[in-house]
Amino acid sequence: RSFSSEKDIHKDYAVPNPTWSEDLRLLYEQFMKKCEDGSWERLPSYRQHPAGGCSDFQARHLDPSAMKELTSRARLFTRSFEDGLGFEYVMFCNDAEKRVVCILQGGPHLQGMPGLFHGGAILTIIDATAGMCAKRIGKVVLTANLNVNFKRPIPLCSVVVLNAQLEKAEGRKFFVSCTVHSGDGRTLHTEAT
Ligand SMILES: CCCCCCCCCCCCCCCCCC(=O)SCCNC(=O)CCNC(=O)[C@H](O)C(C)(C)COP(=O)(O)OP(=O)(O)OC[C@H]1O[C@@H](n2cnc3c(N)ncnc32)[C@H](O)[C@@H]1OP(=O)(O)O
Repeated sequence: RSFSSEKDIHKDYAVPNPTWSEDLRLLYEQFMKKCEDGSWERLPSYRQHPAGGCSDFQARHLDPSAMKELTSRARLFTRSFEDGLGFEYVMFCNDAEKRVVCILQGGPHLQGMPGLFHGGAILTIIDATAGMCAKRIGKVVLTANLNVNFKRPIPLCSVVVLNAQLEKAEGRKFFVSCTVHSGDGRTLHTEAT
């Protein structure tokens, strides 16, 4: 299968696929129910996001001649794995509460210590979720600072729930907290700001 076909680029990946576990499906259905009254919204997710909305930003930071070539080959890091091997996730936002929730199943190619989720992979999905929470308000956002406490290891291929909450906005700075709990909510694995 061609990994970078046109079809893949325009496909919304934030929907169930056959690699999803029962636990991830159940959480997905729970959040889709919450979307029915409009308080929550499922956020679609693509391998290649359109540059629109951040072209000024790109022009300031990137060499224009390199940009065109790069843009066609670029993939969103969290969507650059084959189905089931990397990050299987969906984000939901509640703009009134300034929250973003991410339900995630971390695949076997995210291993760090044997049988466990890689710390850098955990940070990646925290950054993406907290970043999305800020982006709901700030449009173009960059992470300036990321603090993390790894409290309990995350078993590889298990399902976790990330909760990002905007704590305060100060001018152009956004302060976001983020927790990672096990799918059943019993274990706090990671907390970050
Ligand atoms: C995106 C557009 C939409 C298009 C669609 C795309 C869709 C994409 C898919 C969804 C993605 C979702 C989001 C992903 C999020 C990932 C974000 C990253 O990893 S990004 C990759 C990783 N990140 C990067 O590569 C970012 C690299 N860093 C930078 O570019 C710059 O350092 C900066 C922009 C962060 C700040 O620069 P500058 O504006 O010149 O800063 P100043 O000196 O003027 O200070 C301003 C204020 O900030 C304070 N402050 C500053 N630093 C820190 C700090 N570390 N700690 C604490 N505070 C800090 C400072 O004290 C001051 O406060 P005050 O006095 O006003 O109170």
